[in-house]
Amino acid sequence: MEVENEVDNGRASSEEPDVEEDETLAPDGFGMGATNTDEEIEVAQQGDESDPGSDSAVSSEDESIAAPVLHPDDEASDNPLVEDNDDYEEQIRREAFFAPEDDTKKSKAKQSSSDSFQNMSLSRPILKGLASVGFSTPTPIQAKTIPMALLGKDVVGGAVTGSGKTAAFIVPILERLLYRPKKVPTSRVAILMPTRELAVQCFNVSQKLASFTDITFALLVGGFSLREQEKTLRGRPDILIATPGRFIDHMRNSPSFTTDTLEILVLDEADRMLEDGFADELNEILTTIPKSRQTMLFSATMTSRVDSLIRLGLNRPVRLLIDSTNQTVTTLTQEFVRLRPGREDKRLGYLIHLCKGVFSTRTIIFFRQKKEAHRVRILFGLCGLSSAELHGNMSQDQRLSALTSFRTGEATHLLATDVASRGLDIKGVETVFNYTAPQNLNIYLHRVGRTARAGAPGRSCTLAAESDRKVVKAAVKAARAQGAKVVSRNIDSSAVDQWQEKIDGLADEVDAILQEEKALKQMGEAERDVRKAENVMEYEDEIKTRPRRTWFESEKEKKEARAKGAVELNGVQGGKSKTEGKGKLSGKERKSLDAGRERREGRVWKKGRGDGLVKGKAKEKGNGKVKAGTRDKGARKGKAGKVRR
Ligand SMILES: Nc1ncnc2c1ncn2[C@@H]1O[C@H](COP(=O)(O)OP(=O)(O)OP(=O)(O)O)[C@@H](O)[C@H]1O
Repeated sequence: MEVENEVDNGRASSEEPDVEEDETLAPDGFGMGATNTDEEIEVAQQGDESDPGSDSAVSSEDESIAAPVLHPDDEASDNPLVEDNDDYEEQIRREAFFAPEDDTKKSKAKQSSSDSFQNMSLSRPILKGLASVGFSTPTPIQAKTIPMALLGKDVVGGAVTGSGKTAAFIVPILERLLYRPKKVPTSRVAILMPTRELAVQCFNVSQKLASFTDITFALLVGGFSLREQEKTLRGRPDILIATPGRFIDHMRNSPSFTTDTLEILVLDEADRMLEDGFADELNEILTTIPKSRQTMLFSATMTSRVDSLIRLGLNRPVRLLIDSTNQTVTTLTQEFVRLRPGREDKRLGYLIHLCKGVFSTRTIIFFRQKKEAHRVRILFGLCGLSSAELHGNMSQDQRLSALTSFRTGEATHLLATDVASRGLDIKGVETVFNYTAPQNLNIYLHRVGRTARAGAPGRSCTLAAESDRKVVKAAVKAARAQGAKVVSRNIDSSAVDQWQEKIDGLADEVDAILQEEKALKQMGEAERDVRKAENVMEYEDEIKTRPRRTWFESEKEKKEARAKGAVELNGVQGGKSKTEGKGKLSGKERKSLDAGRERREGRVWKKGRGDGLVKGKAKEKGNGKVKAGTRDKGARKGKAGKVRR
């Protein structure tokens, strides 16, 4: 039987709940504002029981989703006022770790004049670059960050999705590079991003902003030719924009690449980069980049938990947080569709019904599993919807062409996993649809942040069944706390049932297509193997003489590293803390990290902090002074490394 607010007069409609409807919305929002606490407790218990199973199934399927263990920030993020509730000890540590607020306020004069780019002491080529991309006024995070970054300070920056964080770090970098010593080409800046698409996007934006300068770039990401990138690196480009894996590959295997000269390190989507999956990569990179660097971290869900940041070797960073945590932009309308028990297996019916009738254009749909996204793509095709898919099972070419077809409107729907949840900036996305809720509030905020960017309106719609309860509850709570627009969508359940029937009828056809694809893939792989064997036979001698390429980690090592990283970063294993549940690095771990870093720096880098890029004061000193033979590739982690020829 359908409940009242799931039925309307045969059409889907969206409405802002008034006070009375709020009561109706409350249970749909999983107890948000509901007065019947008994019922809520019962629901909570049921949800908790069912969660772990579904989580583990998901995590084994899709590498791109977050680990099933809770991140301390997520635990905290259930409470939108988390910052206020931090324990006293953490506050003390934070005060010691970050530059005092007063220091930041001292630059008030500077900041009050930073309401325009012209007043920020930026050079003409940079102002021209900004004008050419249509940026006339700095966004709040840009107004705060640019003056601080120009002073060479370490920065921990947080502002809602789509608020212009990319330019906030690119602009001051470009400005400072204008005054670099130019006699010896030197790579001075590394910007690390968690996904290839983001790196490509950042590369494009940076190039546009730098189009009136002579600053050079390299894009170092997987899926593109290693040799081409090696060739580019030989020219020592000023700025390297990279994903961590490929960055390390070059560190180890590209003879012309040195990290010793890097003076600025940026981690975009920094909280993601601090997660377990990147722990070892980050450690390897951090131990090779000079400690005297300027480090800048950005994310819409930026953590300011000292334990997470300590490993990065920040030097009294300035904390620039524009909005309180867990906020969405004010131009976003968040809809939730409750799937009541018994209707949960009709998700596809809801999805197709809504995509056919309501969200028919420029919609990103998020799935937890790659194979789910792919299956729905086939289904969409059979139902007459043009879609593209984006997930980690695709080649880089396929991923980029999927994005292009969605950007151009050729595909009306982008079916994605969380590989697309962060940072992607696609103009005019009207709707973000959560086919299933993500694993935690942070990912939810990033997902819905793909719409309503840079002041534009947008909406999100989340199908919310019992298994989605926890995140939906946190999202609604956070939305309410900031006074965001939350809407209950009424759905014509008979139309959903009709679609579901049709979809069930298409199951065999979908399976047949999947089988066909599988057979084609196997044929392709067999052909490739034959070609490879022929090549090996033909060029055996030459291949043997090639230098041995070392891998950072094997798949097994990577898995182990993830588990280790979870403990190291989150202090959580299977939901339990290692160190008093606080996620702290032990003194021993911290010491060994520092010792490793210092050992390496002592060997390759002698410059003091003040010797970096200084605006208007070009310094040749220190450039090209790295002694030959000081690089110790492959042996850095004491790992044998996998060898590829
Ligand atoms: N000063 C500005 N004036 C006008 N538009 C801007 C300005 N700065 C950035 N934008 C635009 O805002 C959009 C969002 O910028 P950006 O991708 O840097 O956001 P973000 O804060 O990094 O988002 P996310 O957290 O999702 O990564 C982009 O389309 C960009 O072109």
